[in-house]
This record gives sequence, structure tokens and C-alpha cells, in this order.
Amino acid sequence: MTRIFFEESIPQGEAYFSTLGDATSFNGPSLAPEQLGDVDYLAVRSTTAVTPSLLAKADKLKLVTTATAGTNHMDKPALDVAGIAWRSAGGCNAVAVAEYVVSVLMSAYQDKQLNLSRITVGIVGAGHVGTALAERLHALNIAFKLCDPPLQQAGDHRHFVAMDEIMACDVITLHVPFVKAGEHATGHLLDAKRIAALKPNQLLINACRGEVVDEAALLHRLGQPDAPTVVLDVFFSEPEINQALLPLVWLTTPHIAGHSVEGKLRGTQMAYEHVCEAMNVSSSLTMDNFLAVPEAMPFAPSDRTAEALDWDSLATLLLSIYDIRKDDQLFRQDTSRDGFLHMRKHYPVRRECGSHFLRIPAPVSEGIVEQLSGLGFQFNFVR
Ligand SMILES: NC(=O)c1ccc[n+]([C@@H]2O[C@H](COP(=O)([O-])OP(=O)(O)OC[C@H]3O[C@@H](n4cnc5c(N)ncnc54)[C@H](O)[C@@H]3O)[C@@H](O)[C@H]2O)c1
Ligand SMILES: O=C(O)[C@H](O)[C@H](O)COP(=O)(O)O
Repeated sequence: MTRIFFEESIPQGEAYFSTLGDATSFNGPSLAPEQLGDVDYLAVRSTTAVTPSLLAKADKLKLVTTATAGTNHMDKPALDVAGIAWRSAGGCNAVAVAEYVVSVLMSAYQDKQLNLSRITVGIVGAGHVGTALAERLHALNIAFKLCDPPLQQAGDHRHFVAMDEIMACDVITLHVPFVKAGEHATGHLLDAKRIAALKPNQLLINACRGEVVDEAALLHRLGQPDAPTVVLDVFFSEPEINQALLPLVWLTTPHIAGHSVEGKLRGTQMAYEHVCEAMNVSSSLTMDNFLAVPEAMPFAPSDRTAEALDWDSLATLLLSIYDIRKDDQLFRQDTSRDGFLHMRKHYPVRRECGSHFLRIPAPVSEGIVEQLSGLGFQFNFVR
């Protein structure tokens, strides 16, 4: 009988993997090498460190798949050496992270009077997340710049700028993997020099990995009277995070930027398909087997003939779908190690715009239709 081990934080893991064999769940940090002795396939999230010592007795293991975009919790060279295939769920939660950043911008519009018509957003990393964000900013008519040297070198046809140009943008948002070494290493990509140069009217968002920012330098900069505004979803040493940072950052969340219902379930779906492929069997389950359809929402633009929605309407609509400020308030009730883990484990249901069906009084301008489509909404018109 094929044996599959899956991390207990993988939503619907039992329902998916038990169709393929004997499926057993485990708690990420407590997984021991002895448990993997007769396991064929291992499915993890980022909270299982796949190290050479964990693999020491995994003689039958054919594949490790992670239901996450990031892969820095897996020792990929060690897996290669051991002849164990590895896969990841690139893109599974790109929309969720993009919507997280959009929620930051809409909150800054409401609470900090950020003029969204005049800002430029600097996106560092133009992969799945950076691209999903760029698409949404385009729909919102918010200017943006992209920086991604690896993609630029690989011949991606989009227009890219250098990191220095990004550092001059009104909003800087980080969407790179944590890569320790090599030409495009990202550890402390935001180093002390770049952090020291941040201006008080700049907004920095880190929803990729804590290691990408020099946290000590950030703490120092945030302690200065002309500090920039900072939003942090990720930290250097999760879940035991540097508590001194928290009163100094505007909004903070416990690594949940990608935790929409769809973002997590898409990760499971991809991991399940990786195991199916490795077993050479066809996949029979889809996300529709598990996703409830949210109730249709009425939405009436204040000026239906305008070329685009006004900022008040957009902020109200988008923050009704996901309001990061609520997550910030919830997290600040307990930012300890236990609080961090508890909020991640019991995260409230958060659906992506694409799951929502808007009922809009007809007629509306083509510009508004394009905007709502670009933001991912489904809709129909009512008379
Ligand atoms: N907070 C969360 O919940 C959450 C959710 C999803 C992803 N993430 C993190 O965000 C990262 C990005 O996710 P993704 O799905 O877009 O990954 P991706 O691999 O699709 O894209 C990453 C992009 O970063 C680029 N890049 C690499 N090094 C760079 C550098 N030095 N400068 C600029 N660009 C560089 C790559 O070329 C690639 O295009 C993941 O690796 C993960 O660590 C976090
Ligand atoms: O890399 C990713 O996909 C995200 O950071 C993901 O949300 C992290 O995975 P988790 O810690 O939720 O298992």
C-alpha cells in the first residue's frame, strides 16, 4: 500500500491524499526521521523543515511536495543528492498576497490619505505574486515599476528597473524568494544602507520572507522621528518574532498574506496533483469539491457612467472583501509565539475577490466593467 504523509496544516489533506493510499497527518515541527522509514510521498507546508537529518531514514521516499510557494524550508540540494524528487505550489497563493497588498493601499487611502492617483508602487520580484499585484494595480490605475534581474536576464519582455529606482518609489513591496547565495541572493536585499535611506513619506511592505530585510537596521530606522511607514507579514525568526518591532510598524500580521481559503486549498490541489503525477494516476478531485460559493453581493457604483470607479467606492468594496486592519487588530491581541501560531491555525475565513459574485445595477460603463474584471470579480447586471 502506498504511504503518504501530509502536514496537518494542509487543508483537506485527508480528503485528498486518502484517495491515493494510506494517508497519515503529522504536526510539522514534531516529525521525526524514524516516521519516514516506509513513506513513499511527503506533503508539507513551510512549517516542516526538510533537512538531511529528517531524510536520514527515508529510504522509500520518492517525492517531497510543498503546498506553498516558498521553498526555503526544503534543503533542495540534499533532496537532489538523495535522489528524491521535489515540487512546490508556485502561484497557489499569488492572488491572496496581491489582495493583501491592495488592502494595505486601500487602508492607507482611508487612514493616511494616501493619494493613490499620484503614487508609484515599486514591486520587487515579478514572479507569480508580483505579476498578480501588477495586474491589480493596472486595473486600479495605480502606477507601478517592476524589478526582477533574474527574469530580465532570462529575456522577460516586460519593462524592468534597477533596485535603486524601486527604492525611490512611494510604496516598496517585496515579493522575492529567500535565496541564501548566488548572483541573485536575497538575504538582506533591503540592507542597512537602503533602510537608512527610506524617507518618512515612503511605505514599505514585506510579505515575502523576513530574511530579505535587515531587521536590526529596520528596528533602528523605525526608532527615528522621521521613520517610514512599514507593514510586516513576515519576520526573521518566526514564530518567535522580535516584539520590539511591533509598536513601531503600522500594520502587522502573522505570515497570513497568502492564507485566503483559495490560496491554501490551491496549494493542496497542486500538491495532490504532484503525488498523482508521481504515482502515474489521474487526479479525480478538484477545488470545486471543497469550495463553498459565497452569497452574491450587491454593488452599486455611485457614478455608473464614469470611466472608472472613484477611490471611495473602490476602497469600500475591496476592504469589504479583505481588510488587513482587522487581521492587525486580531494579531496585536497576542503577538507571542503562541499567539502567532494560534492565529495562523485558526485564521478567519478569507475569500478572494474572484470567488465573489457582484450584482450590479445596469447599465455601467465599459471602464468599470474592465476594472472589476481586472480585480478578479465575477458579476452580473440587474435591472
Ligand atoms: N507571506 C506569504 O504568505 C507568502 C505567500 C506566497 C509567497 N510568499 C513568498 O514570496 C515569494 C515570492 O512568491 P512567488 O509566488 O511570486 O514566487 P516566484 O518564484 O513566482 O517569483 C519570485 C520572483 O522573484 C524574482 N527574484 C529572485 N531574486 C530576485 C532579486 N534578487 N531581485 C528581484 N527579484 C528577484 C524571481 O526571478 C521571480 O520572478 C515566495 O518565494 C515566498 O517566499 C509569501
Ligand atoms: O511561501 C508561501 O507559500 C507562504 O509563505 C505560505 O503561506 C507559507 O506556508 P505556511 O507557513 O502557511 O505553511
